[in-house]
Amino acid sequence: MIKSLKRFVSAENPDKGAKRTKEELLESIKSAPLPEHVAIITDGNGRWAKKRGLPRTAGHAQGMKRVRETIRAADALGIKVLTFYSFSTENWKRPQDEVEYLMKLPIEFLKTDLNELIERNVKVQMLGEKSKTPSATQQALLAFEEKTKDNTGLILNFAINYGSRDEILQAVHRIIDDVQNGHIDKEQVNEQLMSQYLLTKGLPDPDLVIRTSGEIRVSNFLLWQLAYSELLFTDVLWPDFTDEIFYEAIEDFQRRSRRFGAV
Ligand SMILES: CCc1cc(N2CCCCCC2)n2ncc(-c3ccc(F)cc3)c2n1
Repeated sequence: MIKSLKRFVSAENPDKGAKRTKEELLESIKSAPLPEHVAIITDGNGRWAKKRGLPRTAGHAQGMKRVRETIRAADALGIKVLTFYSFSTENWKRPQDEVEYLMKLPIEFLKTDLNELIERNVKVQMLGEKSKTPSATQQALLAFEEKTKDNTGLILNFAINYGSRDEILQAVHRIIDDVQNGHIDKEQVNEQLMSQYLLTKGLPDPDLVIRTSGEIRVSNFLLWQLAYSELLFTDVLWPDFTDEIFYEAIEDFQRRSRRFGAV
């Protein structure tokens, strides 16, 4: 029998008993090791808007607010790396007006959030090929990187125009070049070296990958890096994702970690 993948049940689900307060959840997760790196596939924005008879862009706008709040929650917890899958290479196929709206979000975020991120000592990095984004978007992305490059706090990654298979292929091509030009020997090519050729160079692999909206797929996201990650899927749509659900996801991760290695 194929066991259906256990879905994470969020705080919203009454079957999980009395809903705990944010404080109770915080107390619970602070009593065990936190994930060092959390990666989030922020799915469900269009569906959230459709359920309310709103344009899809309203879902992205609300989703942006949840990005802001989740950054604050992760920073307050002391999580070291937080990665958002913001725009995949597949997303270019969406309607032009939606893509244009999405491409303006980093520009908006720069105006509204850069100062706070600097105050929080957050280092913002991009994963993906910035060059395909519009010039104004590129300038915003580069500004985030430049103005936070010396910060030593939370490392905040936005995966934009990112596809994992493309990332892996580009790494393989660069490794082949470096073997052919004598920069490295073929015998040196191992998992550790491969990691150094990926866009996530220097970052720890994600301990916890969260995907919202009920889709149980990783969608070409961090395929190499998530080899040993805990994958957590919740039916909650990203715009409805709350701090409480974030804490419960971390608590679920901590429960699994305690079992890891147990027979
Ligand atoms: C480029 C498309 C896009 C979409 C998007 N969404 C749409 C996807 C899900 C919901 C959140 C809002 N966000 N959210 C933050 C950023 C962002 C990216 C880079 C940066 F430096 C600062 C902010 C973002 N970028």
